[in-house]
Amino acid sequence: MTHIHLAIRFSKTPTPEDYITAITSSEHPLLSEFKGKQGTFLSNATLDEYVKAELLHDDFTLTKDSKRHLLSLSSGERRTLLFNHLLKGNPQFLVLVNPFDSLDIENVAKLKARLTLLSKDIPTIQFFSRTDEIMPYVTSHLKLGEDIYIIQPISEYFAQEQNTPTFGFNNPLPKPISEPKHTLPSKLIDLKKVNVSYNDKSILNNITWSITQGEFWELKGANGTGKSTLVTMMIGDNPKAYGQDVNLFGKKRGSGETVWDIKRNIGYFTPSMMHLFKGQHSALNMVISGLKDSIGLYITPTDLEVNLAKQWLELIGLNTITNTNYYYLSETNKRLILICRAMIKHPPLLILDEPTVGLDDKGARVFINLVQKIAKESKTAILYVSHKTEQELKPTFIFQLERTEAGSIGNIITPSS
Ligand SMILES: Nc1ncnc2c1ncn2[C@@H]1O[C@H](COP(=O)(O)OP(=O)(O)OP(=O)(O)O)[C@@H](O)[C@H]1O
Repeated sequence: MTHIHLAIRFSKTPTPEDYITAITSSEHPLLSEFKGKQGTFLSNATLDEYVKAELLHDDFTLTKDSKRHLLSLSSGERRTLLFNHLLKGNPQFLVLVNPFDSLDIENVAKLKARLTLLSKDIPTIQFFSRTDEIMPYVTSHLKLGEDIYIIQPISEYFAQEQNTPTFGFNNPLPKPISEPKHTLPSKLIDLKKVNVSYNDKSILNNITWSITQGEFWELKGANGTGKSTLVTMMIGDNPKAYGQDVNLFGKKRGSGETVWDIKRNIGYFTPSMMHLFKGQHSALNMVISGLKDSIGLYITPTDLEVNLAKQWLELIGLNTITNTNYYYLSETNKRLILICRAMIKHPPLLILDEPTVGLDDKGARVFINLVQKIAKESKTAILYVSHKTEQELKPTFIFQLERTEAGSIGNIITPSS
């Protein structure tokens, strides 16, 4: 029997759960395979529940065989354990919510192979943000129109998507209020023969890497090769940097500098920090707060600061919503604003950690275009960390972590443009 396999664009409202409730009670003939059936969710939310159960109730359902805590495992390992566990329950259909987020190429390939096999046995519903992640076996696209479901062949959906225009950035990048004082050395980050191990297991092996002012780097590597470990060393958050040849912005780590001495040189964005910004702040104030290094704005800004923030909002096409509450903006607009917030001071270094995870195609394209513009028009060095190959991203150098028995080694690649 051939099953129906649906793709649905991921959204926060209606949530995947809302969709599933509606689909399993729908009378639509194309959805009859789901009627009254029980599905199971492969999603980050499900994984979070198991992490919570481990931390709060010592419930080691997923990790009882691996003898390690879920949080100490790489994203790939966690996802595999969850998948194996869910399948033991013989679900009647499978719900996949952005199943490839944060997985490296090898783990994506493994999961795709398993899903393809499984699709022969049970129907699936895949919630996706990126069109190129829709599984080839998917037959139909479903979206919510006004009070009705619109189900179309997936080929029709792909054809529509190809014709979606992308927002372009026409204005030049706003300049900083004052030119940055160049008391910094040309090598902002300078690591020599850095080694890190956890519980006697070597993670980083003799890493030598420097990031010079204005350079554009991408940091790549499979799950668990030590990308986050390296980034936390650079932002002053990893005590493993002490006693090693780690120089950050001209100061050897452990020479009496504070974490703030390091952080004030860095603009940082990763999607997981978005939960920090829950207060009632306008879009404009969010951007201005980047000048004050605060979350939200608590002191009256000068006219110069307000004007500068408006220029940034104009750049990203949001000058009409300066007073709108940041909290209610779309995911893409929130991220663009956080980049403006990080960049308004033109920091020496901008670190973007998996920044497009959770964005849809259009949002990711706009985001990458903005990163490219910053690389071209500012003196800020960029470090972009990601698994996902973004076609439009054109770093000057790639630092590739390669796993070996003795920990990951680093190779520098210069992509041919
Ligand atoms: N505090 C810690 N204690 C024990 N092990 C750790 C700790 N932090 C990281 N590790 C281990 O170090 C290895 C590298 O982890 P890290 O998070 O740096 O990798 P990554 O390349 O960022 O992985 P991913 O792509 O999955 O996010 C992993 O095997 C991880 O389990």
